[in-house]
Amino acid sequence: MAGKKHPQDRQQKIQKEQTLIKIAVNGACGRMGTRICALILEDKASDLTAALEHPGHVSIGKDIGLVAGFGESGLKISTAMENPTDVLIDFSSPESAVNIAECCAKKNVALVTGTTGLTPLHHEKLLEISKKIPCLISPNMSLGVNVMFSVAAQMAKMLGKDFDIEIIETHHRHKKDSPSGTALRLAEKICDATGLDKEKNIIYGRQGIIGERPSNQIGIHAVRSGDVIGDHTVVFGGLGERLEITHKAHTRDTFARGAVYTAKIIAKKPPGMYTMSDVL
Ligand SMILES: NC(=O)c1ccc[n+]([C@@H]2O[C@H](COP(=O)([O-])OP(=O)(O)OC[C@H]3O[C@@H](n4cnc5c(N)ncnc54)[C@H](O)[C@@H]3O)[C@@H](O)[C@H]2O)c1
Ligand SMILES: O=C(O)C1=N[C@H](C(=O)O)CCC1
Repeated sequence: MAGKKHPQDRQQKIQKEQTLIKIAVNGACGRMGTRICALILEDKASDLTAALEHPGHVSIGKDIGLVAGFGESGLKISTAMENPTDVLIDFSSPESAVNIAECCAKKNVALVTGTTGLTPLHHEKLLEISKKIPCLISPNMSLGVNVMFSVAAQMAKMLGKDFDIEIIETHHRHKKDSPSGTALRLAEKICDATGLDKEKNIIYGRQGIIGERPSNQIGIHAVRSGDVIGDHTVVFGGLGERLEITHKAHTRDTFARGAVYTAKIIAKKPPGMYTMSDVL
């Protein structure tokens, strides 16, 4: 009986391993990275193949499951992708995002990056890399914000020139880039919908005797405060009325779940540049 059972078990194991999506994480010990690693370790449909950090990180060599609060996982935090991998999720820094993308292209691993603060040059490099592997870049992996991108653009178009558009974002004190990638994307979406110029019509804060507000302007304002996970408001100010649309993230797991969901889809796509609207 045992002899008969074992090959069947092995077969089931092989089948399971073949269907599991193999996911690596770059920036594994960060606020986002730890939650993404924990979600993958909990997930029966995916396998965590690498937990990557920069060479100087204090946790190199430690068990990622223990660092991420999941419990022992048997996978050590490292600096290089060594196990076979289908897709890598990156939440690190702009320079690291481009470096790991180059590494993904060499190893034919799909890429999902949520890293913000990317410059036009970083975007150019990632676009070039997307000719070799599927790449998804998104400043916000939550469903709510991705709906907000479309709704805010539609509102701007419908309300027209008589409404002043201001974007206010609030994030935790540790955030390094400003304004948030999401606020920038909201402004870009509104520009695309209204014909405003992304270079000329977006301003960042105000100070001094700057004169009256012109109508063809989008103001972006960054607030840094305590442990706020991520709030975005677009204010449409008219005469005698004001319309506001707000998104508030209650937990980083919203972004982490979005990233894992997205990775599973992107892993199976042909090379190219993708956005959240391609997968939601
Ligand atoms: N797209 C989204 O939904 C979303 C959500 C939250 C945060 N973010 C963005 O994700 C990024 C990370 O945010 P966070 O709050 O987790 O930051 P964090 O500082 O807590 O984590 C970043 C991690 O990346 C690691 N890192 C830095 N350089 C590295 C390298 N060369 N190789 C490997 N790892 C490296 C750091 O050691 C750190 O552990 C930021 O750009 C942030 O704006 C995006
Ligand atoms: O915590 C952060 O950093 C976040 N950054 C994203 C951005 O820059 O848009 C949004 C989610 C939280």
